Amino acid sequence: MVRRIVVALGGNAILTNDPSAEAQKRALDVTAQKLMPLIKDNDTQMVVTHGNGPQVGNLLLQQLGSDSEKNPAMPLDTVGAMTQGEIGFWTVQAFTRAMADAGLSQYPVISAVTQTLVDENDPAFQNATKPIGPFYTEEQLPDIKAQFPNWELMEDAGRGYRRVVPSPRPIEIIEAKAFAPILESGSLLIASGGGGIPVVKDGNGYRGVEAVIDKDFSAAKLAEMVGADELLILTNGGDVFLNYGKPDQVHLEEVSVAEMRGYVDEGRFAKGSMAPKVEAAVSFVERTGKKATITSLDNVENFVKNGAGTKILP
Ligand SMILES: Nc1ncnc2c1ncn2[C@@H]1O[C@H](COP(=O)(O)OP(=O)(O)O)[C@@H](O)[C@H]1O
Ligand SMILES: NC(=O)OP(=O)(O)O
Repeated sequence: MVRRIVVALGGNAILTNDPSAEAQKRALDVTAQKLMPLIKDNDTQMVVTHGNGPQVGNLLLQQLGSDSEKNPAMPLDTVGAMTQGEIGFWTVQAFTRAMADAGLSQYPVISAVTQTLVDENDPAFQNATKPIGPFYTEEQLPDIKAQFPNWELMEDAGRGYRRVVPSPRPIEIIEAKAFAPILESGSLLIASGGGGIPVVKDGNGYRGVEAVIDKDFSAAKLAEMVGADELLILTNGGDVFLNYGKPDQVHLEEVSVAEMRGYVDEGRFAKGSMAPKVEAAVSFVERTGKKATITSLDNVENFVKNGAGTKILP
Protein backbone atom coordinates (compact mmCIF):
# COMPACT_ATOMS: atom_id res chain seq x y z
CA MET A 1 0.00 0.00 0.00
CA VAL A 2 1.27 3.46 -0.87
CA ARG A 3 2.20 5.58 2.13
CA ARG A 4 2.67 9.34 2.03
CA ILE A 5 5.08 10.93 4.50
CA VAL A 6 6.24 14.49 5.14
CA VAL A 7 9.74 14.79 6.62
CA ALA A 8 10.94 18.02 8.26
CA LEU A 9 14.71 18.32 8.44
CA GLY A 10 16.38 19.94 11.45
CA GLY A 11 19.24 22.41 11.30
CA ASN A 12 22.11 19.90 11.40
CA ALA A 13 20.72 18.09 8.35
CA ILE A 14 22.06 20.98 6.25
CA LEU A 15 24.39 23.15 8.28
CA THR A 16 27.02 21.78 10.62
CA ASN A 17 29.56 24.37 11.75
CA ASP A 18 30.84 25.25 8.28
CA PRO A 19 28.45 27.51 6.32
CA SER A 20 30.25 27.08 2.97
CA ALA A 21 28.25 25.72 0.03
CA GLU A 22 30.51 22.67 -0.17
CA ALA A 23 29.98 21.78 3.51
CA GLN A 24 26.21 22.25 3.30
CA LYS A 25 26.08 20.06 0.19
CA ARG A 26 28.15 17.38 1.96
CA ALA A 27 25.79 17.49 4.96
CA LEU A 28 22.80 17.09 2.66
CA ASP A 29 24.45 14.12 0.91
CA VAL A 30 24.75 12.40 4.30
CA THR A 31 21.16 13.40 5.18
CA ALA A 32 19.77 11.99 1.94
CA GLN A 33 21.62 8.70 2.49
CA LYS A 34 20.23 8.47 6.03
CA LEU A 35 16.68 8.93 4.71
CA MET A 36 16.93 6.15 2.13
CA PRO A 37 15.56 3.43 4.46
CA LEU A 38 12.30 5.44 4.49
CA ILE A 39 11.73 4.97 0.76
CA LYS A 40 13.57 1.69 0.26
CA ASP A 41 10.44 -0.16 -0.73
CA ASN A 42 9.53 2.31 -3.53
CA ASP A 43 5.94 2.57 -2.29
CA THR A 44 6.53 5.59 -0.09
CA GLN A 45 5.67 9.02 -1.47
CA MET A 46 7.86 11.53 0.31
CA VAL A 47 7.83 15.29 0.71
CA VAL A 48 10.93 16.77 2.32
CA THR A 49 10.85 20.18 3.95
CA HIS A 50 13.67 22.05 5.65
CA GLY A 51 14.61 25.13 7.65
CA ASN A 52 16.51 28.18 6.41
CA GLY A 53 17.23 30.19 9.58
CA PRO A 54 21.03 30.33 9.26
CA GLN A 55 20.97 30.68 5.46
CA VAL A 56 18.34 33.45 5.25
CA GLY A 57 20.18 35.53 7.87
CA ASN A 58 23.53 35.04 6.15
CA LEU A 59 22.08 35.93 2.74
CA LEU A 60 20.50 39.10 4.15
CA LEU A 61 23.92 40.13 5.43
CA GLN A 62 25.45 39.45 2.02
CA GLN A 63 22.79 41.72 0.46
CA LEU A 64 23.97 44.60 2.62
CA GLY A 65 27.55 44.12 1.43
CA SER A 66 26.68 45.36 -2.07
CA ASP A 67 23.59 47.50 -1.48
CA SER A 68 23.43 50.33 -4.03
CA GLU A 69 20.92 51.93 -6.38
CA LYS A 70 22.12 49.71 -9.23
CA ASN A 71 22.38 46.59 -7.10
CA PRO A 72 19.80 46.97 -4.32
CA ALA A 73 19.51 44.66 -1.31
CA MET A 74 16.50 42.37 -1.64
CA PRO A 75 13.70 42.28 0.95
CA LEU A 76 13.30 39.38 3.40
CA ASP A 77 10.52 37.55 1.51
CA THR A 78 12.64 37.56 -1.66
CA VAL A 79 15.72 36.45 0.25
CA GLY A 80 13.60 33.63 1.73
CA ALA A 81 12.71 32.58 -1.83
CA MET A 82 16.41 32.68 -2.71
CA THR A 83 17.18 30.26 0.14
CA GLN A 84 14.45 27.90 -1.10
CA GLY A 85 16.22 27.89 -4.47
CA GLU A 86 19.67 27.42 -2.95
CA ILE A 87 18.79 24.69 -0.45
CA GLY A 88 16.26 23.12 -2.81
CA PHE A 89 18.94 22.81 -5.51
CA TRP A 90 21.42 21.16 -3.13
CA THR A 91 18.71 18.87 -1.75
CA VAL A 92 17.56 17.79 -5.21
CA GLN A 93 21.13 16.87 -6.11
CA ALA A 94 21.70 15.03 -2.83
CA PHE A 95 18.51 12.95 -3.12
CA THR A 96 19.02 12.25 -6.82
CA ARG A 97 22.46 10.79 -6.03
CA ALA A 98 21.36 8.90 -2.91
CA MET A 99 18.35 7.36 -4.68
CA ALA A 100 20.48 6.26 -7.63
CA ASP A 101 23.05 4.75 -5.24
CA ALA A 102 20.24 2.90 -3.44
CA GLY A 103 18.84 1.60 -6.74
CA LEU A 104 15.61 3.56 -6.32
CA SER A 105 13.35 5.42 -8.76
CA GLN A 106 15.14 7.59 -11.26
CA TYR A 107 12.15 9.88 -11.64
CA PRO A 108 13.33 13.50 -11.20
CA VAL A 109 13.47 14.92 -7.69
CA ILE A 110 11.62 18.24 -7.71
CA SER A 111 12.02 21.33 -5.58
CA ALA A 112 9.06 23.73 -5.57
CA VAL A 113 9.22 27.41 -4.74
CA THR A 114 6.41 27.47 -2.20
CA GLN A 115 4.38 30.29 -0.69
CA THR A 116 2.68 30.15 2.69
CA LEU A 117 -0.37 32.24 3.43
CA VAL A 118 -0.23 34.15 6.71
CA ASP A 119 -2.53 36.68 8.36
CA GLU A 120 -1.45 40.29 7.95
CA ASN A 121 -2.88 40.93 11.44
CA ASP A 122 -1.04 38.03 13.08
CA PRO A 123 0.29 39.47 16.39
CA ALA A 124 3.64 37.83 15.54
CA PHE A 125 4.35 40.83 13.26
CA GLN A 126 4.59 43.00 16.39
CA ASN A 127 6.81 40.58 18.29
CA ALA A 128 9.91 39.18 16.56
CA THR A 129 10.79 35.66 17.77
CA LYS A 130 12.43 33.75 14.90
CA PRO A 131 16.25 33.62 15.15
CA ILE A 132 18.10 33.88 11.84
CA GLY A 133 21.72 34.13 10.67
CA PRO A 134 24.89 33.84 12.70
CA PHE A 135 25.30 33.69 16.48
CA TYR A 136 26.96 36.59 18.33
CA THR A 137 28.65 36.54 21.73
CA GLU A 138 27.66 38.96 24.48
CA GLU A 139 30.93 40.84 23.84
CA GLN A 140 30.03 41.34 20.16
CA LEU A 141 26.56 42.74 20.95
CA PRO A 142 27.45 46.47 21.33
CA ASP A 143 29.19 46.44 17.93
CA ILE A 144 26.34 44.57 16.24
CA LYS A 145 23.75 46.95 17.73
CA ALA A 146 25.75 49.96 16.52
CA GLN A 147 26.12 48.47 13.04
CA PHE A 148 22.46 47.38 12.73
CA PRO A 149 20.37 49.75 14.86
CA ASN A 150 17.09 48.40 13.40
CA TRP A 151 17.76 44.80 14.31
CA GLU A 152 16.10 43.03 17.18
CA LEU A 153 18.40 40.55 18.90
CA MET A 154 17.62 37.72 21.28
CA GLU A 155 19.40 34.96 23.17
CA ASP A 156 18.87 31.65 21.31
CA ALA A 157 18.54 28.56 23.53
CA GLY A 158 21.81 29.14 25.42
CA ARG A 159 23.85 29.19 22.20
CA GLY A 160 24.43 32.95 21.82
CA TYR A 161 22.59 35.97 20.46
CA ARG A 162 20.93 36.15 17.03
CA ARG A 163 18.87 38.55 15.01
CA VAL A 164 15.15 37.80 15.35
CA VAL A 165 12.35 38.52 12.85
CA PRO A 166 8.57 38.05 12.96
CA SER A 167 7.29 34.50 12.51
CA PRO A 168 3.55 34.37 11.78
CA ARG A 169 1.63 31.08 11.81
CA PRO A 170 1.01 29.35 8.47
CA ILE A 171 -2.63 29.29 7.39
CA GLU A 172 -2.28 27.53 4.04
CA ILE A 173 0.49 26.24 1.76
CA ILE A 174 -0.62 27.89 -1.48
CA GLU A 175 0.82 25.31 -3.91
CA ALA A 176 -0.04 22.18 -1.85
CA LYS A 177 -3.11 21.32 -3.93
CA ALA A 178 -0.84 20.72 -6.92
CA PHE A 179 1.48 18.31 -5.09
CA ALA A 180 -0.52 15.06 -5.23
CA PRO A 181 0.06 14.43 -8.98
CA ILE A 182 3.79 15.14 -8.54
CA LEU A 183 4.01 12.55 -5.76
CA GLU A 184 1.87 10.04 -7.65
CA SER A 185 4.22 10.37 -10.63
CA GLY A 186 7.03 8.91 -8.50
CA SER A 187 8.92 12.14 -7.88
CA LEU A 188 10.29 12.96 -4.48
CA LEU A 189 9.28 16.53 -3.67
CA ILE A 190 11.16 19.22 -1.76
CA ALA A 191 8.63 21.87 -0.70
CA SER A 192 7.84 24.65 1.71
CA GLY A 193 11.53 25.21 2.47
CA GLY A 194 12.22 27.70 5.23
CA GLY A 195 8.55 27.44 6.20
CA GLY A 196 7.53 28.73 2.77
CA ILE A 197 7.70 32.33 1.57
CA PRO A 198 5.24 34.26 3.74
CA VAL A 199 2.53 35.95 1.68
CA VAL A 200 -0.77 37.72 2.35
CA LYS A 201 -3.78 38.04 0.06
CA ASP A 202 -3.55 41.01 -2.30
CA GLY A 203 -6.45 41.49 -4.70
CA ASN A 204 -6.68 38.36 -6.82
CA GLY A 205 -3.14 37.33 -5.89
CA TYR A 206 -0.62 37.39 -3.11
CA ARG A 207 2.11 39.72 -1.86
CA GLY A 208 5.26 38.71 0.04
CA VAL A 209 5.71 39.96 3.60
CA GLU A 210 8.86 40.33 5.69
CA ALA A 211 8.96 37.35 8.03
CA VAL A 212 10.33 33.83 8.39
CA ILE A 213 7.85 31.04 9.12
CA ASP A 214 8.73 28.21 11.48
CA LYS A 215 9.41 25.18 9.29
CA ASP A 216 7.90 22.74 11.81
CA PHE A 217 4.56 24.58 11.82
CA SER A 218 4.54 24.78 8.03
CA ALA A 219 5.54 21.09 7.80
CA ALA A 220 2.45 20.21 9.87
CA LYS A 221 0.23 22.32 7.60
CA LEU A 222 1.86 20.84 4.49
CA ALA A 223 1.38 17.30 5.83
CA GLU A 224 -2.27 18.05 6.50
CA MET A 225 -2.80 19.56 3.05
CA VAL A 226 -1.14 16.75 1.06
CA GLY A 227 -3.07 14.14 3.06
CA ALA A 228 0.08 12.62 4.58
CA ASP A 229 -0.23 9.40 6.55
CA GLU A 230 2.57 10.54 8.82
CA LEU A 231 4.61 13.59 9.80
CA LEU A 232 8.23 12.92 10.75
CA ILE A 233 10.10 15.77 12.44
CA LEU A 234 13.86 15.15 12.58
CA THR A 235 15.74 17.30 15.10
CA ASN A 236 19.32 17.94 16.05
CA GLY A 237 18.94 16.11 19.33
CA GLY A 238 16.48 13.27 19.08
CA ASP A 239 13.40 12.10 20.90
CA VAL A 240 11.34 14.28 23.21
CA PHE A 241 11.84 14.27 26.97
CA LEU A 242 9.87 15.68 29.85
CA ASN A 243 12.10 17.64 32.28
CA TYR A 244 14.74 17.64 29.53
CA GLY A 245 18.34 17.77 30.77
CA LYS A 246 17.32 17.34 34.41
CA PRO A 247 18.18 14.29 36.54
CA ASP A 248 14.53 13.21 36.44
CA GLN A 249 14.09 13.55 32.66
CA VAL A 250 11.57 11.13 31.15
CA HIS A 251 11.85 9.73 27.63
CA LEU A 252 8.53 10.03 25.80
CA GLU A 253 8.03 7.03 23.56
CA GLU A 254 4.34 6.68 22.74
CA VAL A 255 2.06 9.47 23.86
CA SER A 256 -1.57 10.14 23.05
CA VAL A 257 -2.23 13.48 21.40
CA ALA A 258 -4.45 14.50 24.34
CA GLU A 259 -1.62 13.86 26.83
CA MET A 260 0.90 15.72 24.64
CA ARG A 261 -1.49 18.68 24.21
CA GLY A 262 -1.64 18.82 28.00
CA TYR A 263 2.18 19.06 28.25
CA VAL A 264 2.24 21.78 25.55
CA ASP A 265 -0.43 23.80 27.35
CA GLU A 266 1.47 23.44 30.65
CA GLY A 267 4.59 24.88 28.91
CA ARG A 268 6.65 21.72 29.58
CA PHE A 269 8.91 22.16 26.49
CA ALA A 270 11.65 24.72 25.76
CA LYS A 271 10.31 27.70 23.79
CA GLY A 272 12.96 28.25 21.10
CA SER A 273 13.61 24.56 20.37
CA MET A 274 11.31 21.65 21.30
CA ALA A 275 8.03 23.49 22.02
CA PRO A 276 7.26 24.47 18.39
CA LYS A 277 8.08 20.95 17.15
CA VAL A 278 5.78 19.27 19.66
CA GLU A 279 3.05 21.85 19.08
CA ALA A 280 3.29 21.39 15.31
CA ALA A 281 3.17 17.60 15.63
CA VAL A 282 0.22 17.78 18.04
CA SER A 283 -1.73 20.07 15.72
CA PHE A 284 -1.17 17.67 12.77
CA VAL A 285 -2.44 14.69 14.78
CA GLU A 286 -5.40 16.65 16.18
CA ARG A 287 -6.47 17.86 12.75
CA THR A 288 -5.96 14.62 10.80
CA GLY A 289 -6.18 11.68 13.22
CA LYS A 290 -2.85 10.49 11.77
CA LYS A 291 0.48 9.85 13.53
CA ALA A 292 3.46 12.17 14.06
CA THR A 293 6.96 11.19 15.17
CA ILE A 294 9.77 13.36 16.52
CA THR A 295 13.25 11.84 16.51
CA SER A 296 16.76 12.42 15.17
CA LEU A 297 18.15 11.99 11.69
CA ASP A 298 20.53 9.35 13.06
CA ASN A 299 17.55 7.35 14.33
CA VAL A 300 15.76 7.05 10.97
CA GLU A 301 16.96 3.50 10.41
CA ASN A 302 15.60 2.40 13.81
CA PHE A 303 12.42 4.33 13.14
CA VAL A 304 11.93 2.32 9.95
CA LYS A 305 12.92 -1.01 11.55
CA ASN A 306 10.98 -0.81 14.81
CA GLY A 307 9.21 2.53 14.95
CA ALA A 308 11.73 4.09 17.39
CA GLY A 309 11.18 7.78 18.19
CA THR A 310 8.68 9.86 20.15
CA LYS A 311 5.33 8.93 18.63
CA ILE A 312 2.26 11.11 19.04
CA LEU A 313 -0.81 9.02 18.45
CA PRO A 314 -4.42 10.03 17.78
N1 LIG B 1 12.08 18.53 26.02
C1 LIG B 1 13.07 18.33 25.17
N2 LIG B 1 13.30 17.09 24.69
C2 LIG B 1 14.30 16.89 23.81
N3 LIG B 1 15.13 17.88 23.34
C3 LIG B 1 14.93 19.12 23.79
C4 LIG B 1 13.91 19.40 24.72
N4 LIG B 1 13.94 20.71 25.00
C5 LIG B 1 14.93 21.23 24.28
N5 LIG B 1 15.55 20.29 23.54
C6 LIG B 1 16.64 20.62 22.62
O1 LIG B 1 16.02 20.89 21.38
C7 LIG B 1 16.94 20.56 20.33
C8 LIG B 1 16.19 20.47 19.01
O2 LIG B 1 15.78 21.77 18.65
P1 LIG B 1 16.56 22.66 17.57
O3 LIG B 1 18.04 22.42 17.67
O4 LIG B 1 16.08 24.04 17.69
O5 LIG B 1 15.93 22.04 16.28
P2 LIG B 1 16.33 21.83 14.78
O6 LIG B 1 16.84 20.42 14.75
O7 LIG B 1 15.05 21.98 14.04
O8 LIG B 1 17.34 22.83 14.38
C9 LIG B 1 17.56 19.26 20.84
O9 LIG B 1 18.82 19.06 20.26
C10 LIG B 1 17.67 19.52 22.34
O10 LIG B 1 18.93 20.04 22.66
N1 LIG C 1 12.42 28.59 8.84
C1 LIG C 1 12.90 27.83 9.85
O1 LIG C 1 12.16 27.36 10.76
O2 LIG C 1 14.28 27.65 9.84
P1 LIG C 1 15.18 26.92 10.92
O3 LIG C 1 14.55 25.60 11.21
O4 LIG C 1 16.53 26.79 10.25
O5 LIG C 1 15.22 27.80 12.12
